[in-house]
Amino acid sequence: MKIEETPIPGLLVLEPKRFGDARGFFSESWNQATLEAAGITYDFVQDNHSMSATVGTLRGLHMQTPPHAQTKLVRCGRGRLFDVAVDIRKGSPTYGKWFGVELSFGNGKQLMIPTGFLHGFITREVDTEICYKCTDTYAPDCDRSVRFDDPEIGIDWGLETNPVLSSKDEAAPLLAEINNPFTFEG
Ligand SMILES: Cc1cn([C@H]2C[C@H](O)[C@@H](COP(=O)(O)OP(=O)(O)O[C@H]3O[C@H](C)C(=O)[C@H](O)[C@H]3O)O2)c(=O)[nH]c1=O
Repeated sequence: MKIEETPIPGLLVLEPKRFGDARGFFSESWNQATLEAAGITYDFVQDNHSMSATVGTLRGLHMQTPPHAQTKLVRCGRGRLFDVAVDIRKGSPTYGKWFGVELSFGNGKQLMIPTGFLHGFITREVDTEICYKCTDTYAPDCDRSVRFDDPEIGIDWGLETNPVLSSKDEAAPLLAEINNPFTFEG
């Protein structure tokens, strides 16, 4: 397992080992003991899996508020996507800073996104599938969205055309307009 820091402390890029042979490969996409040995201790309670048929499908920016805030371990099971996390912990030295990484079936990379971050992605191939583990269950009353193109955040999605969005994401507010419950705890 390779573990890479990012410019935002706590946000990590993981790359599990792949054992290749004539059939293809085998990989432990998640092993709690492996992560705990690296000091990464999260208890995941829900696995999510979504498929986006069209290139340029953008899902986000989303998070759940306490008491159901979620840490997410995100990977791409099929295709290719650009995964983005935004630090929205008030008082954080990297508040408002975003980080993106290409996750794909080919590179096997994963993004570990702690609570206090917005999450979103845009697909770069047709029929792209994202699989991610969460440390809390779905809580619609705690589900929040922020506009993907919020100028205060300034994410470069590499857009060549208008993205495919859900009506919820079309109507999402700006970060400054939401009641943000997250504060930086060092
Ligand atoms: C998130 C979620 C959704 N749903 C239901 C609710 C809706 O009827 C349907 C689609 O939900 P939504 O449009 O919110 O799905 P996405 O736009 O992919 O949202 C997700 O995308 C971003 C990138 C995330 O990180 C979040 O996990 C999540 O917000 O699935 C559930 O039943 N359980 C769930 O955990």
